[in-house]
Amino acid sequence: MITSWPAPAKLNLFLYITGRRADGYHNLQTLFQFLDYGDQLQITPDSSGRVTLTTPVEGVAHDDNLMVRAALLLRQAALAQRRLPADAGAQIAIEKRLPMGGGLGGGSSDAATVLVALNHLWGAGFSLETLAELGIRLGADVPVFVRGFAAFAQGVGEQLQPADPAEKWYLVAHPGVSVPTPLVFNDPQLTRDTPVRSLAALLSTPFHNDCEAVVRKRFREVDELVSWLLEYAPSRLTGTGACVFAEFDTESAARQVLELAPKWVCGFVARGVNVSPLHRTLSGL
Ligand SMILES: C[C@](O)(CO)[C@H](O)COP(=O)(O)OP(=O)(O)OC[C@H]1O[C@@H](n2ccc(N)nc2=O)[C@H](O)[C@@H]1O
Ligand SMILES: Nc1ncnc2c1ncn2[C@@H]1O[C@H](COP(=O)(O)OP(=O)(O)OP(=O)(O)O)[C@@H](O)[C@H]1O
Repeated sequence: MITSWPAPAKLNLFLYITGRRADGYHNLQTLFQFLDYGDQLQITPDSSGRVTLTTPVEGVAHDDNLMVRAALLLRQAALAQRRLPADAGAQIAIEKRLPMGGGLGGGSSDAATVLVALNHLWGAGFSLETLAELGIRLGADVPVFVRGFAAFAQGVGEQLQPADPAEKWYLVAHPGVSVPTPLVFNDPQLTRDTPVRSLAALLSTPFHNDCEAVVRKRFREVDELVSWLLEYAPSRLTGTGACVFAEFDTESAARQVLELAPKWVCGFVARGVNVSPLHRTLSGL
């Protein structure tokens, strides 16, 4: 039985904010692609009737952890439909590689991996569509990780349309500061009136992230990192930051620039992939 499951990172190859809803959330048009790099989860089903995270994630209480919340949500939905015995439980351990609050979707990806893996291990039999509907309750980015295909997303990220962007190599760099997502979405200077465009129109326009200007203005470290990377390659913010990515045609070109990175920059090189490593694992079972 496979017990090790990938929870890949995502990049927002472009991100436009097209409006603000009555509930305060923002409507987006964004292009998601996965990276062949991320966290790794060990998931062992058992008959304890409990869900336990055996490797604490620093700064996140056990019961608040999105992995625990995802497992309990799935358990509750499956018990309600008599798809699981009452004593179904699981132990989860994580090897955390993705920086928290980095714009790489780590917490959402961890949650999605728990939903997909436990659905399989428990034999609950929910479709990916149903798991994505459960996942949106945990975070706007969970559905794209559950569905597992690179996607053009609209709404708050839940309306997904498969997409096939070029699978480039990326240098992903963290400037050592964390950028709280609500701070960006509450910034009065945030561009939130970009016109809604078709995917074809967006693909034929240079990619851009509407959050980048306010994040660069508020966080000097992000500003310096983008300026530095732009000397070598097209570079942008992912999500609401703090991570920035630069795109290359080859792995070696990306690695050469990483070697030149200033000491305060933490980075890695990874390939963009249009099928999630999680779903590759699942289809190989
Ligand atoms: C911007 C993206 O990174 C794009 O991938 C994500 O949609 C953000 O997803 P996330 O970090 O999981 O954020 P959430 O935990 O869902 O939301 C955090 C806060 O950001 C704001 N928020 C988030 C998403 C969105 N479409 N509009 C918003 O205004 C809301 O104030 C919300 O309370
Ligand atoms: N398993 C988890 N891993 C990381 N963060 C978690 C987890 N569970 C809960 N969280 C909480 O979620 C917050 C956001 O973490 P995450 O790494 O998903 O941010 P992000 O990469 O900025 O996501 P996004 O790109 O969706 O904005 C963390 O600061 C943390 O408090």
